[in-house]
Amino acid sequence: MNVLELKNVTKKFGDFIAVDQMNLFIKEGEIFGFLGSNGAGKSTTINLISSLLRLSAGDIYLLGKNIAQHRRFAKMNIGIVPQDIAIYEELSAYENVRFFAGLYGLRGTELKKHSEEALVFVGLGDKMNALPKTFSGGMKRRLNIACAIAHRPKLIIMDEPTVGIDPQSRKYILQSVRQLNEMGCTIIYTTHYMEEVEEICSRIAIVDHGKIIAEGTKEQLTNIITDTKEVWIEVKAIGSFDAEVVKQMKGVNSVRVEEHVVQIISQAEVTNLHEILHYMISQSLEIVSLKEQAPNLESVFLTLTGRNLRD
Ligand SMILES: Nc1ncnc2c1ncn2[C@@H]1O[C@H](COP(=O)(O)OP(=O)(O)OP(=O)(O)O)[C@@H](O)[C@H]1O
Repeated sequence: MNVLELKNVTKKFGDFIAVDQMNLFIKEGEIFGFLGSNGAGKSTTINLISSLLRLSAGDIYLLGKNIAQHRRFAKMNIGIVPQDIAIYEELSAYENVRFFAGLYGLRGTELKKHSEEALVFVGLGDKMNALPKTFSGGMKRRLNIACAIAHRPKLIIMDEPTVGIDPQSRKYILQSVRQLNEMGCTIIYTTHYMEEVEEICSRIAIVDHGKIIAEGTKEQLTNIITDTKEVWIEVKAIGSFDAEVVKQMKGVNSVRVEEHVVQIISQAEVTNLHEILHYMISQSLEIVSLKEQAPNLESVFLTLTGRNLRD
């Protein structure tokens, strides 16, 4: 069954088209990755699904029901973890969860019980009465998640929940996503961290300029670029290396430099390594190591859009 379906979803801000006739379906039990660089249209799409923004055109169906006509149903069955932490610093952790769960429609003993359980789930069971202003960034993020899941929604949408937090909290959050999924929740996980998508998502959509430019499992997406090869050359110092020179060489699709590593994606059938190394040596670069890298989602994104995910 499709938990969510987007049909020709479009959002314009004035003349600017932020989401452009997007079609998408998400099946029950999926952890669906929504991958795109800054400004791709991820948050706008989420705000449309959560009815925070009004559609310019198209329809959104949650569990088969059009959300424009079933607002209360949609509210009770979707939990949103927003990109910017939305909690009240002056209310205790428990009061925060209770407040949001109440907005989502929970009442009475269920409200109390589920709010407490959500806090235990995110590892804040011993901080129920503490004020979030005493929390670390990672703890606030976890509280943010508790606020979105206490009403036990069928669909949980997380908008870049790991931005700017410590590695330990990040690990905890990714683990919670998996656990929520095992408990029966369908999850949409938006991020511009390719590693996270590769780690937890069963299916992925790559979004660019408000459109889905590719969609599938990680394997299906990397298969798009079987006609390319990727070489990583580590140098001692990048010195006078000019990526533009290498970009002009035969068969080269893209060149990216990150600290001491030059990453080159080329057409698989073209032999150009000799020419590339010759240029590097002519620039007196000391080559430390060289390896061929299997294509990953980052290379797919780079090949399809001509840009890095985090540019
Ligand atoms: N209220 C608005 N008015 C005008 N333009 C907007 C508005 N909200 C978003 N945009 C524009 O729409 C585009 C998509 O933005 P959106 O926030 O959806 O991107 P995103 O993929 O979530 O990126 P990020 O990772 O930076 O959050 C951007 O160019 C943004 O500037």
